[in-house]
Amino acid sequence: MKQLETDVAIIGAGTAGLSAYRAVKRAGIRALLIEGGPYGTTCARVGCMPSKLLIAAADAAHAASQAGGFGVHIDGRLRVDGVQVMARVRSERDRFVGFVLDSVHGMPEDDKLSGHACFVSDNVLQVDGHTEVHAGRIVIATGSAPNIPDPFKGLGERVIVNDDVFAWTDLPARVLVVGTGIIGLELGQALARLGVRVTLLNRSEGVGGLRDPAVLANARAAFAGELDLQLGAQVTGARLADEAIEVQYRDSQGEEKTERYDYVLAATGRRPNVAGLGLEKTTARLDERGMPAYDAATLQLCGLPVFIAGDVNGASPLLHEAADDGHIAGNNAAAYPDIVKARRRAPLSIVFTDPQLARVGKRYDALAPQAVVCGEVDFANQGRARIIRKNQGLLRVYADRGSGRFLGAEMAGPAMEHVAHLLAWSLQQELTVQQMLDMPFYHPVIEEGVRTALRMAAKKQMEAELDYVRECEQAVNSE
Ligand SMILES: Cc1cc2nc3c(=O)[nH]c(=O)nc-3n(C[C@H](O)[C@H](O)[C@H](O)COP(=O)(O)OP(=O)(O)OC[C@H]3O[C@@H](n4cnc5c(N)ncnc54)[C@H](O)[C@@H]3O)c2cc1C
Ligand SMILES: NC(=O)c1ccc[n+]([C@@H]2O[C@H](COP(=O)([O-])OP(=O)(O)OC[C@H]3O[C@@H](n4cnc5c(N)ncnc54)[C@H](O)[C@@H]3O)[C@@H](O)[C@H]2O)c1
Repeated sequence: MKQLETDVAIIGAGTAGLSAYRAVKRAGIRALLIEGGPYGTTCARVGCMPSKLLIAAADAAHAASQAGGFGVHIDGRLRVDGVQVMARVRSERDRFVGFVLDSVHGMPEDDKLSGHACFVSDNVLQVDGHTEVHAGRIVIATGSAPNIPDPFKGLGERVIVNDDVFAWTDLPARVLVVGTGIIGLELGQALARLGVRVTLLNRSEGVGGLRDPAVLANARAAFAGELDLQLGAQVTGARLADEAIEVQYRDSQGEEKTERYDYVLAATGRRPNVAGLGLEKTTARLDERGMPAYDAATLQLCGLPVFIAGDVNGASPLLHEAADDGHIAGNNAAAYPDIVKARRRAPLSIVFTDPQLARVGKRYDALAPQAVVCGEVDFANQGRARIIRKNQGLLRVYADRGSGRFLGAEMAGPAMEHVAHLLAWSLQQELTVQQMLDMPFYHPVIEEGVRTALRMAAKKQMEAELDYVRECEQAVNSE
């Protein structure tokens, strides 16, 4: 077996792995990047980019179908050409992948190794049975993989995941999307708007990862008004039947249904890629799912010269977090044992549906209700939202009852990708709602809705402060 030696070995050439590689190289030491699959990253090949390309096509179809509401009529039939839609998705996607491939091709050949890596010990990896790598430090950046729910296992090509959608050369007629989390909702709505008959099924009442019950109810109503949304439903059986897949499920009313689809798209969450990594051969502490214990601030596996970055650590499976993780893990691996705790950015996540969904800061269910004041705006009557006929959604902001400091927000509505950024930047700057209100607001814009919500939170915070002063006065007077 071939023997190689390096300062830092990185397993996985996705966003986190590439970012770790660059950090190690900047430190001026040897790095070896090991990739078991195709280069190009999940984000560019089968994730963020192709999904947003499909959604962009769906947005165009939807805008055209809704133009009548402005008195603008498209005479004749609106036609979606599935072959052209998928051709653009794939060719633009390939362009994005091309940029990643260019950067990988630009790396010295000795820095790259193809094959599946697995641990032999804390410092030794075996790659596909052909090479043994001895590394001073190791960064695990192996990403995540989709779950396939039990009833659909072993049913072959009719059960697909996100990767398969972006390989299509045409749009199918009927698709069951299982899971109304982020992937299911984004892809399911896009396919439906492109003319595919889509059923979206979820075992719980959740949509898009929302946690605030008011925002969730609002978003649920918006999606239920447009899509065949089966929430609280249970798949009871599935079988292949003449070029189709037949699925039985029980809906939320207890009614048994049997439907045929061309494909079932499994969008029921993703699991960190730790299985098959041989972590049990290291001294890492593993939980019952095989996940190693690690320090979230340094990304170091407890006590080992091993770091874990990106989707595989299961903390926040988003692109910008994977890139930051790679940077932190790469720097710490290079500097080991002089590692540092990293400062993280304000939490931010966005779902590219219509209405768009977003979350900023701590999750709603992680806030202490008695320590928080909320403000909100309903976009049904918000000026700019009505002008553009996107007047659907609810934004809720949270602030600390004592100090008025902005804590976060959850939202469904138009242009939330931009609003969420403004709010995340405010959170990271540690602004109070009053300081946020002191910023300029143009007219007429969606941000005026944000101001409405902030004003409500500021008013409630002021009232809470007055209540507190009154209580103090009463306490002093009664002494
Ligand atoms: C459909 C979809 C849409 C998404 N949209 C967005 C979005 O809009 N915005 C956003 O922020 N995030 C989005 N994400 C999430 C984002 O794509 C991920 O968070 C990010 O790509 C994770 O990067 P990573 O480096 O951790 O993993 P990856 O890019 O998956 O890299 C892991 C690499 O490790 C390799 N590997 C695995 N095991 C081994 C091994 N044993 N040996 C060698 N190599 C190995 C794999 O082949 C892979 O190349 C989306 C994800 C999906 C699936
Ligand atoms: N816009 C973005 O940033 C973006 C886009 C896509 C994906 N992502 C990332 O990818 C991750 C994975 O997305 P996802 O949508 O697969 O997972 P998810 O965790 O967001 O949603 C999974 C959904 O499937 C449901 N579910 C689970 N098992 C089920 C079963 N057996 N039957 C029916 N329903 C079931 C869950 O209740 C949940 O609603 C996200 O957490 C996110 O980090 C991000």
